Amino acid sequence: MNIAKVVVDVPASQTDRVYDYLIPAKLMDVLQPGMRVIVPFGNRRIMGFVLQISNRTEVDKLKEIQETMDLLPALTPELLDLGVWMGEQTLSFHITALQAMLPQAMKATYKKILVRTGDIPDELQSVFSKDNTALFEQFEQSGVSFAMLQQAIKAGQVELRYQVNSKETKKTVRMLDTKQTTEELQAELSNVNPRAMKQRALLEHFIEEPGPVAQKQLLSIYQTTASTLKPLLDAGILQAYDKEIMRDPYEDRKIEPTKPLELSDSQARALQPILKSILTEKHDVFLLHGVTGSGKTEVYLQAIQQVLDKGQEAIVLVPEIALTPQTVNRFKGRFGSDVAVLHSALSAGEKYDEWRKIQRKQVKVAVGARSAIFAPFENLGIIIIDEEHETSYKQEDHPKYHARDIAIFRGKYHHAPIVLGSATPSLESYARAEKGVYQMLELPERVNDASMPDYQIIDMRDELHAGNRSIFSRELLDQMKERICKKEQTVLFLNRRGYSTFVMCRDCGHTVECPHCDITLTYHRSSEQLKCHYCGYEEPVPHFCPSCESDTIRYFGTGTQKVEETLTQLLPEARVIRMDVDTTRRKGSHEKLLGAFGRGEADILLGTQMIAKGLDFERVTLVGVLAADSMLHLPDFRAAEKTFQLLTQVSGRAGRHALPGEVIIQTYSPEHYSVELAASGDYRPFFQTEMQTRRVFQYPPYYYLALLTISHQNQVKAMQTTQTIVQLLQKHLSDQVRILGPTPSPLARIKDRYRFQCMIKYKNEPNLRDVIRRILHYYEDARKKEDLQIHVDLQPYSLM
Ligand SMILES: Nc1ncnc2c1ncn2[C@@H]1O[C@H](COP(=O)(O)OP(=O)(O)OP(=O)(O)O)[C@@H](O)[C@H]1O
Ligand SMILES: [Zn+2]
Ligand SMILES: [Zn+2]
Repeated sequence: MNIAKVVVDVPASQTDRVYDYLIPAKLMDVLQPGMRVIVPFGNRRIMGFVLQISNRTEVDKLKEIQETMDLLPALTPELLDLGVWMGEQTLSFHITALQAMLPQAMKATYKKILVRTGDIPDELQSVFSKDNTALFEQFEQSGVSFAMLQQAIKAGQVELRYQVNSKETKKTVRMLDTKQTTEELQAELSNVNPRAMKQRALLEHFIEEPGPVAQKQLLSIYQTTASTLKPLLDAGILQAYDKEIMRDPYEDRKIEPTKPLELSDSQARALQPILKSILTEKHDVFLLHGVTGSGKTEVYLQAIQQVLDKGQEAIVLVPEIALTPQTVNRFKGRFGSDVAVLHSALSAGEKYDEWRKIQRKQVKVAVGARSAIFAPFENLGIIIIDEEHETSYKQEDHPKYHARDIAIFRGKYHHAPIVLGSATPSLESYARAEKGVYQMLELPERVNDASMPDYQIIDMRDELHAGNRSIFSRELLDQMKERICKKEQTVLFLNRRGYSTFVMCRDCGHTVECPHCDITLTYHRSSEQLKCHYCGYEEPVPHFCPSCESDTIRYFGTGTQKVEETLTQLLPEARVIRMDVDTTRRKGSHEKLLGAFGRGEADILLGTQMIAKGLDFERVTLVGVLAADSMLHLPDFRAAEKTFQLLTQVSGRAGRHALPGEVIIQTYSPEHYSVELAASGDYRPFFQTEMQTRRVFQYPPYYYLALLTISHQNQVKAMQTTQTIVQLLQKHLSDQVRILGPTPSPLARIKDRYRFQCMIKYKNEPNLRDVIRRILHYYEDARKKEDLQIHVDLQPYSLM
């Protein structure tokens, strides 16, 4: 068994295959599938993943693996299988799929460092310096065998760390220990001056309680300072060293432990079938459809408890913006230090630490955003996807996977159930549940008899006719005033997706566009600049219209800053907390703002998408939605679905506890069914209406979509290539398929590249991936030499 099958880190179609390498003697019996190695490739050294160890090869002269990057597999056998499947499903290179499963810190350039964490065999001692660390090169030069090091790593005596850069320095604590026996220490004690009480106390500590102790802790127990220690260290009786500790970003926070709540009848009914699948190890997919505030989280928690009791592990996915401290605390409160949290706000080093806790089986539950679906557990008992309708579960870069599909792959592998939870399921999932592909579980009412909030739709055109030009309707303003009097709270939601502040000339209607992209520039008040959100171009705000030279150039649209200003003019007594990208940029600020709101330090929480989810505050009795319809006009067949979901989710923040809630929706399209039906709070009528539209226009879930986007600096070239691709598709796909295009993309130019697209609608087309793969292959040269770009998205969520 001296041949390794390796996937190399050269993402290109010619190299998208497995290469054979010879395993050198030093790595024999050390290398395992899932480890990363450095191999010679052409005249370079590159990284690769070992897929398999074998004794067979078809190649005569093999090159040797040069080094190993891991001593424990970075990917489990399951994840290696998943890599193959994901590469095929998403049409991405095998190497890209494998890389996607690892934390960022393992992909970056790094230094490999060994850290001593326990007693190690004598042969290894020489490798480490006094501070218990060693560069990996030091080990390689020492002549000690890899097998011995691997043993020590497996036994937890040594850790292999990747030091990303100087900013990611390890966190250490100073430890004290002694090499002397109790008897020897007793002898030393008799030598110490009887009046040096504190010194004696420290020595006595090591006599009574042998073993290492943190210096800080020891000094505080005996109420003394480092100067007392110094003579003991100088005399070599005690030794000090730095021990690396895992960074736990949540460690400073006090989290109240919670106990399982007594379930309501419907919660108990929903939990039952999940528990059954866990016990019988059956891969079922459940759709938990529960209205906002119906207690879905408690159902998750109790299902996870069962999984842990069985000695298994759990993954919980939560959309990035809902991964608030409140959410995390609910899991940490129940399962304490068994929980790892994978959050994009963590530094690369912190994320890597959390990942390693999973790899080493120090935790049993992983809570995180999309990529947490790759948590390297080996005994999964359940996967939960909360807010399953969220489009952020689809990755927009390669590999363009959907976390739901990955969950189902892993659930099958582990014979574990999947729970998809939402108050507003995606049409796809709800349709599958109706057909019985998924099992439907329903929580139709809120817990504790709390009622759903009352809704009012305000037609903003009426306000305009009545002479109110403000962003606030009279009703909303009155209601906010009332809340301030009653010491209750308001959440104000500004829907900004597809709605931005731009500059327009009142005389001629001219808007300022990006010179490189076909999109209007966005006005940034803080810097008085106009910026392009696609390419980063910026320019100062003009004082005169570039087209007609009039000075009536004004900015339009409504940003949170503008709303806040208006609010302080109209309601000077209101204390407002604004949450948007600007006020939450600093680490921890998100948490601070929400904390302040929770403590009642403000009357109004004003924010964008980031306040739509996961908030559960007792005194919030009013939710106001500004610009409810701003997404409806986007060129996206999911616009109505997204509007309905967002309105329902935001509204769900009101009246979740004893106090009844009220929701005011301001809109220019009060008659649109997504607005009307969100106000009725009923999912089913919306589902039925929307399904009809999807059937008529042949969209998911009736049809699958594939979107090809072709771009080039030359408009004609981009158009002609798309035309040729459409012809190739027509020729090679069955006549069941509908091919639309070529058409210019809704965003017809980005960064000076012209963009065309073609859309494929199909029901069952087994050949599709193969045909597209061949087309990509055909254009490989042009893509490299002529800078042609072809993007394929087999389950598009963004059609721009
Ligand atoms: N069985 C129960 N008994 C008492 N309180 C409960 C019970 N189940 C849940 N709760 C409480 O009800 C509130 C709402 O529950 P939760 O946040 O889980 O709802 P949800 O369904 O996730 O809502 P959303 O979709 O809006 O996030 C929480 O404060 C929770 O602690
Ligand atoms: Zn631009
Ligand atoms: Zn003008």
